[in-house]
Amino acid sequence: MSAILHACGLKVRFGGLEAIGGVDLCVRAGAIHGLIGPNGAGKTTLLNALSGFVRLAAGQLRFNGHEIAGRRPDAIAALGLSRTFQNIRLFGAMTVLESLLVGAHRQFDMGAGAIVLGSARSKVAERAMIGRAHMLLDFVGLGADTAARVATTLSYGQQRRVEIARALMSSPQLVLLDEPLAGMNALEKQEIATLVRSVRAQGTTLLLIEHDMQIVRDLCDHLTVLDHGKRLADGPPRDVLADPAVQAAYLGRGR
Ligand SMILES: Nc1ncnc2c1ncn2[C@@H]1O[C@H](COP(=O)(O)OP(=O)(O)OP(=O)(O)O)[C@@H](O)[C@H]1O
Repeated sequence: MSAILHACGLKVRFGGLEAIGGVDLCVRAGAIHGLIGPNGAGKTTLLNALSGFVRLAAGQLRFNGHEIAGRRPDAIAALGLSRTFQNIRLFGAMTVLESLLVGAHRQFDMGAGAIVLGSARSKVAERAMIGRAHMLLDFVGLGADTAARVATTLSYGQQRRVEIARALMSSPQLVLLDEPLAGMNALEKQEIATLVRSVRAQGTTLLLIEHDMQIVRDLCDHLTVLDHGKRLADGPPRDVLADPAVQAAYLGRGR
C-alpha cells in the first residue's frame, strides 16, 4: 500500500517548548494507524500540525500528493483530510442535521449559513447533502429521530458518533480521530472500534489517538509512539507494544 500521508522532520514550538521535535510519520492508505504515547507526549499537537491547526516550525508534509505544510485547516480539509477533536465541538443551538451540513459545506462549495437557512444555491446539492447526512447518522448507529435533536442534548457517546459522522460528511480520504473512545465504557468502546473498522472498510484511512492498549492492539494495523515530542517507536502493534523502551515510557509517566 502507498502512503497517503508522509511527514518528515515536523517541528512545533510553543514559545521555548519544542512540543514536536522533528517527527517523521508515514500513514499507509487503507490503514487504521494508532498514535499513542504518555500524557503530554505531543499526540494532539501532532494531529493539530497535520490538519493545519498549529503552525509548523519546520518539516515537510505531503498528503495525497499535495505539499500541505503551512496550509490553512480549511484548505487541508478540502483536499480530503478531516478530523475530530479531543473535546467535542458541536454547536450549542444547532440540530444534529445542521451540524452535519456545516461539516459538508466545503464539499459542495457553498456558504454554511446559506445551507442552514435553507436558501442554498443548488437545491439538488442541498438534497444530496441532507441525504448523505441521514445515511451517515444511520452508519454511525444513531436513530432517524436524532437528526432533528439539538446536538448538545445527546448523550456523550451519541455526540462522539455525531462528530465522526460530521467528519465523514466531506467524503474524506483520511480522518484523524483525537481520542474517539475517551470517556466511554467497555461496550461503547467496542462499538466505536467496530465503527472505525466500518469506516476503513468503506475505503477511508484513519489515524487515531487512543490510550487503551487492548483496543489499540486489536484495532490498529500500525502504531507510532510519541514521547517528549519525539518518535519513540513505529511498527506493527505487537512489536511496538513489546518494545522495552515503549513500556518504560508508559511506566515512567503513569499510563
Ligand atoms: N497551545 C499550547 N501552548 C503551549 N503549550 C502547549 C499547547 N498545546 C500543547 N502544549 C504543550 O505541548 C506538549 C504536548 O501536548 P499535547 O496535548 O500535544 O500532548 P498529548 O500527547 O496529546 O497529551 P494527552 O495524552 O494528555 O492529551 C505538552 O507539554 C503541552 O503542555
